[in-house]
Amino acid sequence: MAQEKTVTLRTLRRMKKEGERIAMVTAYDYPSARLAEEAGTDIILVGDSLGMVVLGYDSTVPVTLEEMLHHTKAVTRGARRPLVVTDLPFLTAHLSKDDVLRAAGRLMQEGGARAVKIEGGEEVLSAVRSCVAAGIPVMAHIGLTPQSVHQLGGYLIQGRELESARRLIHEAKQLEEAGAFAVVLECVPEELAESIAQTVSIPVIGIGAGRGCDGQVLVYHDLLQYGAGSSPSFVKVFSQTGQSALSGLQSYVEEVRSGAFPSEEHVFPLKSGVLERLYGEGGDKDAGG
Ligand SMILES: Nc1nc(=O)c2c([nH]1)NC[C@@H]1CN(c3ccc(C(=O)N[C@@H](CCC(=O)O)C(=O)O)cc3)CN21
Ligand SMILES: CC(C)C(=O)C(=O)O
Ligand SMILES: [Mg+2]
Repeated sequence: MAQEKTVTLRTLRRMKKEGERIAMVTAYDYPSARLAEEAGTDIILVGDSLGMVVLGYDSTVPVTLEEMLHHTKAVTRGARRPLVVTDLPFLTAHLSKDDVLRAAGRLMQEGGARAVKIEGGEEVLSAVRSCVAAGIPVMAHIGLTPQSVHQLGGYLIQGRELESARRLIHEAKQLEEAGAFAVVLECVPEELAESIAQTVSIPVIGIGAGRGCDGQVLVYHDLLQYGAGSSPSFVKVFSQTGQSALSGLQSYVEEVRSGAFPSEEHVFPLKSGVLERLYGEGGDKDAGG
């Protein structure tokens, strides 16, 4: 059910404190944002997964700031209550402070986003601090960071070993200290995610990170099984949207071919008598009027 009040950083802080789980979903356009809002979603992420599920790239690396802006505008026109967060695209958080602020600033001023998400730990702390100091709320993202897929060697579970688990806990704490208002934990073992959620006081939003997180996020096209191809194994499919769209399209094609569509209720009749006068009255069909 949709609630009225706008979701803010304070709302999220209160939800964590009161043990109320946060529901976050990606959206990339106006209709999906409308539906996500109506379903009562707390946070909408304009994720750079856009590149893979909507634009057909084979990773999130090629996604540009202009593309993120274009889709952020569509989403913010469709959603009022949820907090809209947009991913900073590949490389952006590693540019100069000025360039980071310019990019994040455009997503907020032109796009209407109310926060940005930045992938990475230690190496993005200064970008996080710069944004926060400038009044740009930052959601952090650690664990499996898809923009580093070529560095990581695939979309692999992170934090399974002692050393990498320790590093993730440390990074979560550092990001909280740098001022991030929440952190996405992607593809890490459940016990580690739970312990991080208990360690930091900001909300931990999990994706493939188990049941101990303060909230969950999934890609829109994954949870609705809407033409995203094969989805990661942590995805639960909540509706067969692609199947339903396909059978609708098949029926349409069939009815166009058979002539069953359009039928009487889908056509506009001429005013009575006009047809007769068009070609009648002595055959002066070029007379006009
Ligand atoms: N449709 C879609 N859903 C996503 O969640 C998503 C994207 N695209 N694109 C950007 C990133 C890439 N993501 C991915 C992609 C694949 C796996 C995956 O297949 N993981 C394996 C685990 C591999 C291992 O065992 O280490 C899995 O079985 O889920 C995980 C996250 C998450 N993001
Ligand atoms: C999967 C989520 C966390 C994301 O970053 C995206 O959709 O781009
Ligand atoms: Mg992303």
